[in-house]
Amino acid sequence: MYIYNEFRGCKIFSMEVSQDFQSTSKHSSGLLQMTITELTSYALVSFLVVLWCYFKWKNRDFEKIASKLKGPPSYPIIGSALASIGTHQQFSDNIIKLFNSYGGEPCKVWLGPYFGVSISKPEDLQINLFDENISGMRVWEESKHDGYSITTQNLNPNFFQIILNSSKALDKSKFYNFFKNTVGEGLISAPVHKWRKHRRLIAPVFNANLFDEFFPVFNEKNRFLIENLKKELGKTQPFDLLDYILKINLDIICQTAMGYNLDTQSNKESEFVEALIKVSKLDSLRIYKPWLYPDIIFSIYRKIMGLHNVYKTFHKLPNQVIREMKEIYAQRKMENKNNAMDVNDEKPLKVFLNTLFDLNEGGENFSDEEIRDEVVTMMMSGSETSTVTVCFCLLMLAIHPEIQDKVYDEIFEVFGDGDQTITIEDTTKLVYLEQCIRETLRLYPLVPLFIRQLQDDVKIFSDDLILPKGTICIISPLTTHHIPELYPNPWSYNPDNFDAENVNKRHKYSFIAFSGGPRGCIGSKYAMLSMKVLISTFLRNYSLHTDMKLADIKLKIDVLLRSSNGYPVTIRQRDRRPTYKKK
Ligand code: HEM
Repeated sequence: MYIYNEFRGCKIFSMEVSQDFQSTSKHSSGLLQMTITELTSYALVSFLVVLWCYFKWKNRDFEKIASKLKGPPSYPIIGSALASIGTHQQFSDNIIKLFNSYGGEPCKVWLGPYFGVSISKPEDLQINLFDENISGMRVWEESKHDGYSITTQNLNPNFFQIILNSSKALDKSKFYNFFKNTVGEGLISAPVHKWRKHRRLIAPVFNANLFDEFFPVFNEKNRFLIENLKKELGKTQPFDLLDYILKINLDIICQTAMGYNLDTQSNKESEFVEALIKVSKLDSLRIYKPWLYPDIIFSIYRKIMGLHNVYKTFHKLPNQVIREMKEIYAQRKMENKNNAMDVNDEKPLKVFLNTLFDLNEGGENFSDEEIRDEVVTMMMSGSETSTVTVCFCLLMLAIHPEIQDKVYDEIFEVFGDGDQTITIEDTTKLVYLEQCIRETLRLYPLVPLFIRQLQDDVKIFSDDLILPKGTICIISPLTTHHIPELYPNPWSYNPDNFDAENVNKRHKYSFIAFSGGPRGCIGSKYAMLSMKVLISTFLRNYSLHTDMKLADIKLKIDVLLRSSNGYPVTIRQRDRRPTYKKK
């Protein structure tokens, strides 16, 4: 009877109880207890088995692909999360090792219960035979890098518009919800339907021809920086560049995004800057502490750490500036209507916030919250990114004095020994400096990983794989930029990697520091201009020195890639002679 009823727990239970009641009650209660314990265990095990079967069934398409791919070990529910155990530094080392150990081949990574594939090869990131890159591709093919050439003959162009420029891979995935406390649903984290509308409306603002207007701001803030740096002259003890560069970049982005003079360079205490640094740290912390993923736990953590109101504090200034600027905007509109002929009126700086007001005037319905999200997104995306890139670049020039000399000679060619301010035309002449910035971003891509979730099946070139709808594609510039077939000696600093000849030999998506395709960085041109102004102004005034070697730099990953040991340099007054005149 017991054997027959093996799967009928309830029946067994009643049989046992009735039989044992006829013997001793003590024995019967012991058996009853044991049976309840057993039953609970059976129920639990059955539940887990059902859950496991459901999980396997639901992920059957992913499992099929996973079986064909290499990747780190993974376990039910937690996936490959063991890689994130340890200190922040160990986590960063593991991630860097992980993505570089598969030589750029697609590899599987289970992000908890979610299936992810890392995509690093340029041809998996973008092949579109109909766009302007076809000529670039041919040059690249003809160059036939050893073991790294492809043929176009068997590519179906409709299939292979892949990952970064695929209309089926625009979704940023649930992992970007972590940033919603800070940037809400601004461009960087917006769901696809909202992103499409906002990106179309905002994109024209980032036309490089309009940036001319920002140069007075760039120049004025850089003048402050040069003044502030004077206190480091003559010191033999290195100082960290980060604090100086973060302040100038925050001042520039606040002025050009909101028309607000934050003026942190004058050492003014700012509740907003303090809050910005805290929210940036909090958002980063969440990335490598998986137990903070659930909102409720994150909220409790903030309460315990006394940071419950930090997001509110952070939004206070943008909310207030938006309110004030809205009034000024409306007032100016009224005045312009009344004095349409008054041509002597000083034209206000066309800041990003005013452009959003203009769009609303034209009938677009950005709510106050949406305006705030977009403005804060620009400030967050535009300050730390440029800051850390500039710090890395200046450090590279300090570590490589011969490259610094070459950059300075180019600057001298453009400006001589004068003090004139820099114009947008001048920046186009700083070709070698641009190579140095790009090489810095290649070696240390600021955004080391980003994510796209597939809205449909997408076929990639590698192994002829079809990635199923829902796959989380982890795109890692850190891996792509260190594929030796693309960049020989990938961990050394060589700005010649970005001379015209070498660039033409490579696939366009061999360099993805700014991502690419429709959801690529909207601020890349703005960033390049502001970084060129900052670095050239710095070098016109000071030379950079350090004892640090390239191999000393330890990398740390949170949302961004940083140097764990900072950016320590000393500076000396530049004598404003090109190096060839000194020899
Ligand atoms: C060195 C400087 C910069 C680097 C390396 C950089 C890199 C990137 C990358 C890799 C992405 C894609 C991120 C993802 O898909 O998760 C991105 C997106 C974005 N960046 Fe940048 N960025 C820089 C500067 C800027 C600046 C100065 C601004 C604004 C003024 C800006 C605004 C944005 C925005 C709004 C997005 C989201 C675009 C969208 O989804 O449509 N970035 N950036």
